[in-house]
Amino acid sequence: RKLHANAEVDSEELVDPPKVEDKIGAVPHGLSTDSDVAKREAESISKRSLRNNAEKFEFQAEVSRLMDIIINSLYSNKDIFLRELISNASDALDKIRFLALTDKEVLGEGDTAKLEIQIKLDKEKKILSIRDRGIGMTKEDLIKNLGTIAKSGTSAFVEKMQTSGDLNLIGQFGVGFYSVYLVADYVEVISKHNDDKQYVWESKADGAFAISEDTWNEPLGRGTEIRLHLRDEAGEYLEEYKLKELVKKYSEFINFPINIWASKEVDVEVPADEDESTDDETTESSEEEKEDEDTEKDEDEEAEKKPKTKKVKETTYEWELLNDVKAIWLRNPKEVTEEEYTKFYKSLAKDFGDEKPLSWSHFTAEGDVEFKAVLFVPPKAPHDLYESYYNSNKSNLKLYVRRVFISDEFDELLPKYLNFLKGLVDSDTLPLNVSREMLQQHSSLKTIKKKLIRKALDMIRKIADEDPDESNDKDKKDVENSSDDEKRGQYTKFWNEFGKSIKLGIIEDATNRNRLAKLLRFESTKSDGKLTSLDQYISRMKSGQKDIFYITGTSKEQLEKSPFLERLKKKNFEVIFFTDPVDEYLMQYLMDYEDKKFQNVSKEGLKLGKDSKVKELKESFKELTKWWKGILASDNVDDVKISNRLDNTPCVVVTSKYGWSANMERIMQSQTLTDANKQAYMRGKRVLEINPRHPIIKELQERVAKDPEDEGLKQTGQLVYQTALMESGFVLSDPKDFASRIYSSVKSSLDISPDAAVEEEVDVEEAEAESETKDAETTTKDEEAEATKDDVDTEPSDVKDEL
Ligand SMILES: Nc1ncnc2c1ncn2[C@@H]1O[C@H](COP(=O)(O)OP(=O)(O)OP(=O)(O)O)[C@@H](O)[C@H]1O
Repeated sequence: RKLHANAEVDSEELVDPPKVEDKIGAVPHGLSTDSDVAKREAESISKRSLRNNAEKFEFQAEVSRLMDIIINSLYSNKDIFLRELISNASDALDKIRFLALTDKEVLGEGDTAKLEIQIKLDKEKKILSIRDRGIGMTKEDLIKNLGTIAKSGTSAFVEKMQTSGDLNLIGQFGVGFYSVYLVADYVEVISKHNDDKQYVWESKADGAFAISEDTWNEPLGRGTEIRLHLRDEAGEYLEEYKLKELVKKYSEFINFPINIWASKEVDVEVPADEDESTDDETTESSEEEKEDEDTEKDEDEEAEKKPKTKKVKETTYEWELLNDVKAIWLRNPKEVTEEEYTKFYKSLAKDFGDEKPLSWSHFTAEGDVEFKAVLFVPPKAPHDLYESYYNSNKSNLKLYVRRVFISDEFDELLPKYLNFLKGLVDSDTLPLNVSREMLQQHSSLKTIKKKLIRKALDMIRKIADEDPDESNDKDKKDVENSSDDEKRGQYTKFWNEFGKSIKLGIIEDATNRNRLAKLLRFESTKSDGKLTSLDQYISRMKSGQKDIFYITGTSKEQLEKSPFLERLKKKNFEVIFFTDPVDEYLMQYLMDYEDKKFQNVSKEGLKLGKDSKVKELKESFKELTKWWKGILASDNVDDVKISNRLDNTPCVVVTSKYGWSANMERIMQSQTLTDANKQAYMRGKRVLEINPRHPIIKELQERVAKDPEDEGLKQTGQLVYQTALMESGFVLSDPKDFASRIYSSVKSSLDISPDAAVEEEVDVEEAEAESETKDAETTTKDEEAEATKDDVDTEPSDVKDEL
């Protein structure tokens, strides 16, 4: 037999000597019995012949890169692989339990029906195995899931690794399985799905994997066993205590029993040899006997009758349960500690960063529809939160019905804008034995959704309420007493991560618009670089101020200099800065708040209290405004009016109330798919507003009175308008025209004649070419050259072109 085995090793090595053979081929230390040797050889023989027949596949390129990164990683926290495997096992168990709701048969019988996870160690072979009785994988699943189809998260994760390198995030990118290569250099995945035979997937992370039908391992019944052939330096994962510690740390909230094949030292009585009758153990027991004098005699008599025994320590193995499977959401919230919620969040969200969730809400809904739920606000937004926001159905809530996991793809549970929340819902009202599709239509889902939204918004508001930085001056005292520094700045953090979601909520959810508006934060002319809220804005409003003022643009720095703010600032009105493109859409939906209307200060309709002189001014500038409107008729300017918003600037261009603002026009122009017709239609009407106190305007007024037909004056009128357009945030449709006007104006200020022409350029290359041609011609055809000398200036280039 040995010879046979060796022959196999040799022939195999010629073809492709994978590392696994080295491992199996190496003479194991401590082999003791013949049967062990036989077993080992049989194993290696069958593996060898099988591997020869195995189908080989290449990993998809991105997956291969990912594996390279992992296998070469210096990342110190290698522990993470275990929680990823347990989490996959738990998902697989959830899947089979769900199928069993409608078809009990799928569970099988006996041990196969036990929904559990088992961990086993083989110190000698350095193998750590994690087995589940979950749904298992068919051959096709193995090929697709473990190597050939890259998930969207793969490249995102590879990219992230190249910059930040935190492997801890792997589970969030949906590529957790590959973390096995942090500790193993060879991995086998043995899997049995109800619809297929048992297969083995194996890979050394060297760009390829192999799949073979499994004819030599113990049949799994159903499920998956992952065998990690550990690297030498990963020996600690062969220690029971280490694995127990890790399961406690990372997998406490897995809803299936996790058992470890644990060793136990037990005392067993074995027949004692006669000559050993005075060893330590018998001495010990005789000492005990002395304690009870009354029974001493009887015991002596009995001992004489019994054969002599001794106690020895023996190692036995048995399954030891490592987790408490009572679901946290079924417990009374008062009895769950903050630490437990944090740990639960981490395992639920696969977010094993250092940060705690920003907030959570654990509640029971009663009435027509009963359910329990735990919701979390994560500390950070996931990398792809707003990518394909409108196209993906990704929800982060897990739905359970009577403790049975149903799905985490139920987008009926929460509206899209709350997709950043993590959590779960467990309902007793929903039916268990119907398909997901039927469940999706169930009327109770609407009620659940409604309640979840309310609770979610309350939970978010709580972050603000508890944040000392958020309070108005008037209630600062109370908060300071609470001295809760941990909560300080939490709402700003929330806002920076998820503010866009709240804005999308205002746009999409009319029912909760006001609640969401309360959560809105922004900077303003009076917020001192911090975030402020609408309530705080209202508390600072001037007496008699009716509207909430805001302005939109690309950055706060740019907006702060805007001419639209001149008089508002001077008169001490607060103006909100909206600088996110989504704000333009937001303000189309948010019309008012607490009976106050919103007013874009770059649009028509701005009222800053009564201005008694308006009528007079209108009258005295009538001639100028009429003249200007006339010369701008071809520029789509609807009117020229006296402005109430300017101080230092001669004029600005404002848009009509319901048309696009200049900022919106810019946003729409930058969108490739915007329809040009719609652009023209939605473009706000433009009104040139003039500052009657500005010297330029006053001068124009005088000159127009003298000679309204003066061409130079008309040019100046155009130029001032175009400058105002630009300063008001519009993109000039004809920058060339604007530039020409500026240069004419520069000419006149430099006293250059408007007709002064640009000097003709003599092209250097042409000049050289000319002289070369001249030389050639002079040397070859002297007389001709002489005759055509005058034409040389123009001809050579023509000649060249023809050639
Ligand atoms: N124990 C298992 N039983 C059945 N299928 C599994 C098992 N482990 C992995 N798989 C399959 O392989 C796929 C890839 O696993 P991987 O861990 O890389 O990603 P994931 O489970 O989708 O995401 P995550 O990393 O967040 O757990 C899984 O989606 C699943 O289909």
